[in-house]
Amino acid sequence: MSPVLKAQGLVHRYGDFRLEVPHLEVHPGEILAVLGPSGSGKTSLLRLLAGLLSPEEGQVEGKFRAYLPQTPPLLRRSVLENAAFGLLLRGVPRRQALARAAGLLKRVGLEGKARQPAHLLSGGEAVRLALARTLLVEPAALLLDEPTASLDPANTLKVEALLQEAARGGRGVVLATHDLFQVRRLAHRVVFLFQGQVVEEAPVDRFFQSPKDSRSQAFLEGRLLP
Ligand SMILES: Nc1ncnc2c1ncn2[C@@H]1O[C@H](COP(=O)(O)OP(=O)(O)OP(=O)(O)O)[C@@H](O)[C@H]1O
Repeated sequence: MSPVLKAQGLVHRYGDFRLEVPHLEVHPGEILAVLGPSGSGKTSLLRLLAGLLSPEEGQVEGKFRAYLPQTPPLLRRSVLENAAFGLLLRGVPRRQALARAAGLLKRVGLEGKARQPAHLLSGGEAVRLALARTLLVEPAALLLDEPTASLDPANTLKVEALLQEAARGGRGVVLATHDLFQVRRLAHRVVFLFQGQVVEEAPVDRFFQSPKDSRSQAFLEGRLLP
């Protein structure tokens, strides 16, 4: 099956910081976790993969990609209007867009809040809304930056279930996270970054059971400093 996302020879610099990703592919149905200490380049990589940041070298090829920042921006409109926003932007007739958005709000457990202003949502609800809005436009690849960083365990599990469902539906999911338990629960494969370099890329079980690089091992044991 052809990848939903393919990056080759990526180089991006911020002053002294250099991010280098020689090769990366994400396949339909796959959840790829991007791990690394703070400042290792996870957000920058996601933004490059999403096409929001232009690499100095290399290229990213991919089908329709959607990026979800850690704190997704919401419009000062109702929850339902926010959910429907992507569809309305794409010219879907209003009535149809709102009906589809209402259906997805139900799936993310927000149907009771549809008429409420979105800015009144809790952090967990806001992430679920942003995810609903993104899923509605049916991206081939979802790029998520620490989507559950500020969520309680119940909301975390809800978001994880949505991501698994998205992957089962054939999307490729790239997830930057500091939550190693989450990686074990969700990911099929891991890319481990350190100081902008891909130190290790491995199937999730292999990465946790026998990391090949001493820096991966130190990271998993909480001994690696940025
Ligand atoms: N717009 C920017 N301008 C200058 N430097 C930047 C910019 N964005 C990121 N950086 C630097 O690039 C490096 C990687 O940052 P990035 O946010 O990608 O790391 P990260 O792994 O996502 O970190 P964290 O886990 O803390 O979110 C850091 O040294 C950061 O200071």
